[in-house]
Amino acid sequence: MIITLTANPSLDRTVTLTAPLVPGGVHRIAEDATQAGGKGVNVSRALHQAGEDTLAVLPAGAQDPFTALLAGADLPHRTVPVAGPVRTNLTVVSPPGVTTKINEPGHALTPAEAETLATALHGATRPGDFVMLSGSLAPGLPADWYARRIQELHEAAVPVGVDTSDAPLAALAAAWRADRCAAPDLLTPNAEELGQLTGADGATIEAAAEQGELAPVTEAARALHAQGVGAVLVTLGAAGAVLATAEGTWHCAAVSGEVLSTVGAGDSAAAGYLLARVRGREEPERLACAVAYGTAAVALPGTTIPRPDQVAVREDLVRAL
Ligand SMILES: O=P(O)(O)OC[C@@]1(O)O[C@H](CO)[C@@H](O)[C@@H]1O
Repeated sequence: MIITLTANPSLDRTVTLTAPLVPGGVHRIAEDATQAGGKGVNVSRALHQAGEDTLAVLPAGAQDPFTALLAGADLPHRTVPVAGPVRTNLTVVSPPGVTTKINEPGHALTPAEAETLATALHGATRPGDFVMLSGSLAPGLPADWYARRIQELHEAAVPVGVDTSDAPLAALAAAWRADRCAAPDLLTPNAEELGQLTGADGATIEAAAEQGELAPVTEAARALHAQGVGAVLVTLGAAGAVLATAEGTWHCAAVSGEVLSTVGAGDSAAAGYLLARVRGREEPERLACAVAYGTAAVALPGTTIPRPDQVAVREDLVRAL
């Protein structure tokens, strides 16, 4: 089973404006939708929709509107009761389809709530499971909270993937480089996060990849793999993704199409990778499945996560680097 941990879940509210967004202007809303989100929730949703065993673990109060929304979403989950409300993250869709994302920091967890969350995660995990730690950390959790989870989960022989950014990502890298935890078995950075991890300039890496110049991203991904990260899946938006593992390094191009919302595309790509992994597929197929899920996600509105029938896996677009 794949267990996801969303340390800082969110009500994802998507508002579509009647006219383009202008800073300082007054805007009218044409459409308004709210989904239960957060990166781990999104990953679990994709896996569950594909018929795989998954459990989303997250902090949320029993009376929280988030919990009611999640309960109606047909997604196996375990909530750890917390006193504070789940945050609301806003996506503003401005004609002709430009999305602006505004994320709240989230409500702080108390030390006791943080402890209960960690215990719930470990209690839900069995040998043979894979744990995906996804998204930002709620305030109150120390920046090295993910590093501590990896350490404990590895002691229980459970492999761990991580998708995060900024301070928790930096703290994780500092911890594995100082041998305070093992490196994760899977990392799924975008170009900016790859830059945060390697000291390279993420914008330069992304711009080069868009021009078909993959050497900078390949070099950075291989450097992380050389530091012990089992698989490094770098998502590059329209330029597809690069995967570096012990078996080799590959690029998979993305089929271009209509972009409705990029929200959840990275989570869908991570889910695509995990889906192919749990089904025993080889690394190049996992990469193709990741890109296919990411591509399908951007064609869907808001935080909508693709169903398998909306995903077209193109192994012919994978090439070894
Ligand atoms: O603030 P974080 O935890 O980094 O990201 C949260 C978030 O932007 O990630 C998902 C999309 O990837 C959304 O469901 C959610 O709003």
